[in-house]
Amino acid sequence: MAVALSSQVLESLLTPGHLVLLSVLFVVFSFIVDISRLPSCPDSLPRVGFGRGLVASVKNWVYYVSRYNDWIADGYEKYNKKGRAFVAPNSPSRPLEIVVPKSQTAWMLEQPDRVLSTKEAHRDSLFNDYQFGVDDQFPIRTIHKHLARNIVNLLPGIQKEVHASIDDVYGTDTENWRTLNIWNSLIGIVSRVTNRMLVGDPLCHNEEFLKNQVAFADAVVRNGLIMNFFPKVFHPIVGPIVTITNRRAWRKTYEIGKPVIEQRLRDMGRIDSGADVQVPEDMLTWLIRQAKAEGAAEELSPVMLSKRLLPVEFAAIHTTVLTASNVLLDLASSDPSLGYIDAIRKETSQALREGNGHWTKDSLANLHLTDSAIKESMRVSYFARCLTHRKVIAPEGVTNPTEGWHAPEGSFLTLDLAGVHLDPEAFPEPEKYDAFRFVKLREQLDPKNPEEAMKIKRLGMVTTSPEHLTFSHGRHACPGRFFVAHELKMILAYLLNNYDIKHIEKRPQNDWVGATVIPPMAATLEAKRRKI
Ligand code: HEM
Repeated sequence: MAVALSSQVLESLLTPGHLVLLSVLFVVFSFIVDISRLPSCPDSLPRVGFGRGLVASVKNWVYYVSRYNDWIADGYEKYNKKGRAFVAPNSPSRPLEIVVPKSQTAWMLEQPDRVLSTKEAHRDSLFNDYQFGVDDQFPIRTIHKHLARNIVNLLPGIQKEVHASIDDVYGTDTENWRTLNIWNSLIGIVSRVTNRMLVGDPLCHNEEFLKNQVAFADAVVRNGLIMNFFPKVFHPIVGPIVTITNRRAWRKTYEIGKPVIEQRLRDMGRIDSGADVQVPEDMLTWLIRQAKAEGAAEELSPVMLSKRLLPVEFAAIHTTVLTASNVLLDLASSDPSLGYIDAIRKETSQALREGNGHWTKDSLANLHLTDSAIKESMRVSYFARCLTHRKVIAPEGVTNPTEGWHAPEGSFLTLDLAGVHLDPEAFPEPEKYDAFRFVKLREQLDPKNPEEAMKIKRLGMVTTSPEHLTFSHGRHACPGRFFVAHELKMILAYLLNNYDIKHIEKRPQNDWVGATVIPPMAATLEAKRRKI
């Protein structure tokens, strides 16, 4: 009787309506638990968005998706410009962020890693543990140590890959205009050129390998966004499910790359035994070399080596494609009478002629107009409002000496890149794409004066500063930026010298979901091979 009664009660409770209500309550409860565990932000700091309190917080979460960019711009004007930090809203399970003003950039970036951590900031925001399946510090160390010093060796291979991939993607028809999707065409070029540096020839020509490396990077962006909207208690369930796509893409790259990795391990083993064997200078070789130097035997399996490539594929491909597509859109939509494209053509073709068709480190470094056109695009067509994030990991937190505020363990600090880049006090007419802005500044300085010579150096696209933050700044600034500068200049040189590009009347704009950019993926370009 009692059993029958309780099953009746249970049946009346477990209606679909009740189940939905219970699920909603559980999600709300999980968010409340997350929020109660988040570090508190200093009360002395002003806030943007709807402010403090429960109602304001709920409104902040609701409007975070559409208003984040405006809130940060507002905070920059009201507080950062006066040397004050402010607190910015975030999605519900993520800590609020303290946006540090430009005047305190050096203080923030000079904090030791045991106080403000880059690694933990990336790990939290990208959900590394689910997405990559391995710690990203070993390959990051490899890039820091080997990439810049090997750039000269890499140049001929990169040049070859840039030319061949553009020929393949843009075609060689000199009679007809061709409409190209900018995003897809650049994915084809950049993934191939980047993988020349990462795994060399022939893997960088394997379309299936490249397709899956790109699919992996796509999955990291997409799944990072999805996981942001789930309370932490769901992560151990949602994480492994959504990242099935990451593992599927990695497995395919592994199956294709395995014979090449095994051969490289054998070749480098023979070199250790004194044999005269040549191996290419690429990331795969550097990873093996570093593992041997550190006595890290666990790093030397084909599985581990192929996984170690993933964080770098992710760091390199989309960032470069976003930057290159912005440069092309900015140039193609600029008033043709300004002559930007012709000036870049002239500068690059002359440099190539002088180098008998080959790029060198010096000839690329001397492309001031091209450098300025790329840097100006990075300034004005930013693809993330904030790119430098640090997590407080010191148990005692960190205290800002200028303003006196204290950020407890677990807090996040960031810099408003777009605020600084679009500040009219630093850049007159800041919203305007003035391709040769940095060349004009260069011309006002005297290279023989040591102080002005330093200022000239700071005008280059790879020299980071509190005013040029697209590669971040300080000791964790992007170690791939020297490679990118060479790659982008070669792409621009080859593209503009070999193709006519039709003027774009109205530049398509980026959209935003919270702090994440949604680039104009459908934007197209009309190009035709020039008769030379
Ligand atoms: C235009 C293209 C690129 C942009 C805008 C860019 C930007 C950035 C930014 C903003 C950071 C974060 C630094 C910080 O937290 O302070 C970063 C880190 C990093 N980037 Fe890039 N990146 C680009 C291309 C590349 C390429 C091609 C590679 C590899 C060859 C690369 C490798 C890395 C690595 C390994 C890190 C981690 C550095 C560390 O934690 O110490 N990036 N990048």
